[in-house]
Amino acid sequence: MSKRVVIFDTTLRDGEQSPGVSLNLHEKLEIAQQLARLGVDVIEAGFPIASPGDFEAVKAVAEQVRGPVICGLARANRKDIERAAEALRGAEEARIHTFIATSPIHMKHKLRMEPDKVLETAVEAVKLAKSFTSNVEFSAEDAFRSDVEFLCRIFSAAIEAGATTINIPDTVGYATPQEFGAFIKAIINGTPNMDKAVVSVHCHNDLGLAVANTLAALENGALQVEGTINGIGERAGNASLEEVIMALYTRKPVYGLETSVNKSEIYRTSRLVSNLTGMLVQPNKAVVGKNAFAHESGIHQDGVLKERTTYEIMNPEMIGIFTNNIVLGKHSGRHAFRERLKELGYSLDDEKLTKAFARFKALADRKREITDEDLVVLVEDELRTFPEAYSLEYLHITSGTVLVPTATIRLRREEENFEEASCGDGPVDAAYKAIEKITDTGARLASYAISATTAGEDSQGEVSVKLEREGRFYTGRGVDTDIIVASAKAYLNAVNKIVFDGMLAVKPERAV
Ligand SMILES: CC(=O)SCCNC(=O)CCNC(=O)[C@H](O)C(C)(C)COP(=O)(O)OP(=O)(O)OC[C@H]1O[C@@H](n2cnc3c(N)ncnc32)[C@H](O)[C@@H]1OP(=O)(O)O
Ligand SMILES: CC(C)C(=O)C(=O)O
Ligand SMILES: [Mg+2]
Repeated sequence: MSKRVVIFDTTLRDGEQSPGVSLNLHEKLEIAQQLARLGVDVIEAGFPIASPGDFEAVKAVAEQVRGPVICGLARANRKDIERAAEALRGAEEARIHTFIATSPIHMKHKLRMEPDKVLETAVEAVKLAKSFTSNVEFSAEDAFRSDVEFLCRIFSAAIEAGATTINIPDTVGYATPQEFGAFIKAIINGTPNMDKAVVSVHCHNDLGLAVANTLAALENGALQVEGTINGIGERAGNASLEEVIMALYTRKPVYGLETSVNKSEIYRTSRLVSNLTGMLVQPNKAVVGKNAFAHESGIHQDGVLKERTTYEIMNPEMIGIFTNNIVLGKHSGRHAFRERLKELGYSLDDEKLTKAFARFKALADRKREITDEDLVVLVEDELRTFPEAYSLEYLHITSGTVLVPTATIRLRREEENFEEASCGDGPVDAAYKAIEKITDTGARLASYAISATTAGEDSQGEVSVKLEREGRFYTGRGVDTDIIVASAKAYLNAVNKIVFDGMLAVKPERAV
């Protein structure tokens, strides 16, 4: 019988460490609920000591998400561990993940501790964590650049102290697959009581080898994989979970391992994480990229039309990417709409369906054909229960080669309309300045990215922005066939998050 690999998702912790990403409580909960539907075994929901916001988010995930084990990260010290335990109190099953660095470079320069002190600190931390929950993970940060003999000693002591999972990270993404496989084997063989714990790996992608290293570790005895959706994370990111999961499934005879992930939720999870973090997925990304199942050249198209498996090693439907066999457009009715959504995995109640259908019709008036991707964008927007303080009522732009770009914008908040006009360096800048005049967030536009959700000249533009206000980042996303409108919606989406955070409780004074 195949062994089962534990899937440990750290999108909400290491993934959130991606520069510029900051998820609020509501967004973390939404991702965590989706990860539960995906069927990951463990959700690392955050680092509770890091901030009151992270504490509250871990607490909310622990209290509200059922199915996976909920985990919180803690340095090897009393304060971190107690804070993690407090945040995790409401979980069905809680895991405390405590860590300390073990490489000479980290121990000497960062921790300024002798190895024996590091070992003693690790043991104390595991014991303390164990007093709160039976499920304790210990990680040796920068393990790959650590001495194997020292690692075996510290792991053995951590297991003795109660650790049930031993995590071996390649924190800086330095390993190569062959080396990493041999390294894992050496540690397992050199730690006498390792059979009492699950061996886990946590690989970073600095050399683009995180998934390859993870798979090499699994071939050598590891049985827990840590990674993130879309591979987001610190620097170049973490091992991409969807790639590991699909590699194990597609090449099962090679690995002989199973996961209990519900693969049909992979694509939806990827979209949600991309939308909420504002980190776009590169088109050629394996498994979930826009081009992962697209065929451009004639010989390939011919082959796929005759037999899909000539050029596809995975079935896109299995991971929730559906090919479009019913063409939806402005003449389609509710039945076809509902049916298509069902095929895409969405079942909306009547009220949400009515709203989504109205938006679909409005879009169909502007766009000849509505693709599955358009529908996913539309429905995800509808399912999101994020309260909208401001909504866009009206946008008028004048722009051109000889005109100063000018925007007039009208926003609605609590039954009142607010209108302003502004000039700018371009139409988007003008629109943003007009929105700022009304909302007065004082935020800085930290990043702006635009992409087309689908191919074709009537494709929808998808805009992601990041606003920075008092050191916090707020992501926003907007989709529309008009890219200036999409840009305004994205900006407003981020503004609404600032309002949701309680940062802008006061309404503007001058209504029209
Ligand atoms: C590999 C990883 O991904 S590890 C996780 C990284 N994630 C993060 O750091 C995000 C959240 N971090 C934070 O919010 C902050 O860094 C905090 C709240 C954790 C700590 O903030 P501060 O107390 O201001 O400390 P700061 O971050 O500047 O320095 C880290 C301190 O922790 C110590 N430390 C680092 N790792 C550990 C550890 N595993 N166990 C014990 N102490 C540690 C450092 O030596 C340093 O101690 P010093 O102040 O005595 O020199
Ligand atoms: C906290 C640990 C597991 C980590 O993220 C790393 O070493 O990369
Ligand atoms: Mg990491």
